[in-house]
Amino acid sequence: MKKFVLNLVCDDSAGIISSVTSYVTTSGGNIIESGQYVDLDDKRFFMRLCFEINDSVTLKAFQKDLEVNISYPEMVCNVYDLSIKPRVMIMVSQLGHCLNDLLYRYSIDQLPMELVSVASNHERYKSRVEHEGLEFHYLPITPDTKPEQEAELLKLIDDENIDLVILARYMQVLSDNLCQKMSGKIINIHHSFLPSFKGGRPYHQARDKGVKLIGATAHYVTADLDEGPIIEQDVKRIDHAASASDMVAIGRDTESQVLAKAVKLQLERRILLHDHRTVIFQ
Ligand SMILES: Nc1nc2c(c(=O)[nH]1)N[C@@H](CN(C=O)c1ccc(C(=O)N[C@@H](CCC(=O)O)C(=O)O)cc1)CN2
Repeated sequence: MKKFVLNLVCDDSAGIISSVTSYVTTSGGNIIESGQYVDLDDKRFFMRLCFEINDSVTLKAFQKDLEVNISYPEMVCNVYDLSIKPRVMIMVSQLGHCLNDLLYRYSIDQLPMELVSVASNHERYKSRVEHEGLEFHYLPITPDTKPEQEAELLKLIDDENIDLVILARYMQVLSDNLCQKMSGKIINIHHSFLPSFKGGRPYHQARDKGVKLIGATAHYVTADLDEGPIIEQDVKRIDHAASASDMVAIGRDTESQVLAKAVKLQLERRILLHDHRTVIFQ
């Protein structure tokens, strides 16, 4: 047996849950987890079903049959085979705590993904990454070479058939072109409790404002810096004595944990998009 996940979004109406679950059951599926939500403001319906199904059923065949049998107004429906692990590229700049955390979680099979490579605009983590038996791509960048660097990055993403890019403190703003090409496929960790303190040096901004809570936010990357749909957040309490450097130290674990949680939710197909927001079935 293998596990499929069906994610469905459509205009709400009565009977969707019973007809979709009946369809899955009559197709040989055994539903092992289900989540539903209706947004009462815009009457949009959200559903995630995880079900076991016989190995003989191919994802392609199931999707094809579903398209014929399940149709609702303004419907977006995706089915995933959880035995097919998404191919992942991690990107990093100078700070390696999130990269290190992801490499460890991957090494103990906590993240159901195929980690293909790590790319960076610095060589600092080359030996660390290659020691893990992974490809390391050094992609130096300056304001003048950004288009060429991004073209090389996109070629790597295509050549390696990357399904998900994780920005694990990669400190370069990605172009609109790259963000559009990889829409919904790039997750970033921002070292603040968004929407506060967007952009560079958020801990210095927090220090200047004298806030008592600092945090981290994992979000999908869009062309608008630090504006993408939020996936996961967490905060830590600080006091007047905390310097920006203290906050950097306090924030490391929060950033790593928030990013790992967001990546796991993505890999388990627990995130559905609702315009610029997310619906998450945990
Ligand atoms: N299109 C997007 N690209 C990136 C996003 C995003 O939300 N949309 N998030 C960033 C990460 N990030 C904050 O989380 C961030 C990264 C970089 C900067 C920045 O101002 N970078 C400067 C260069 C800095 C340097 O060279 O050290 C720049 O790119 O000009 C702000 C926020 C990742 N990319």
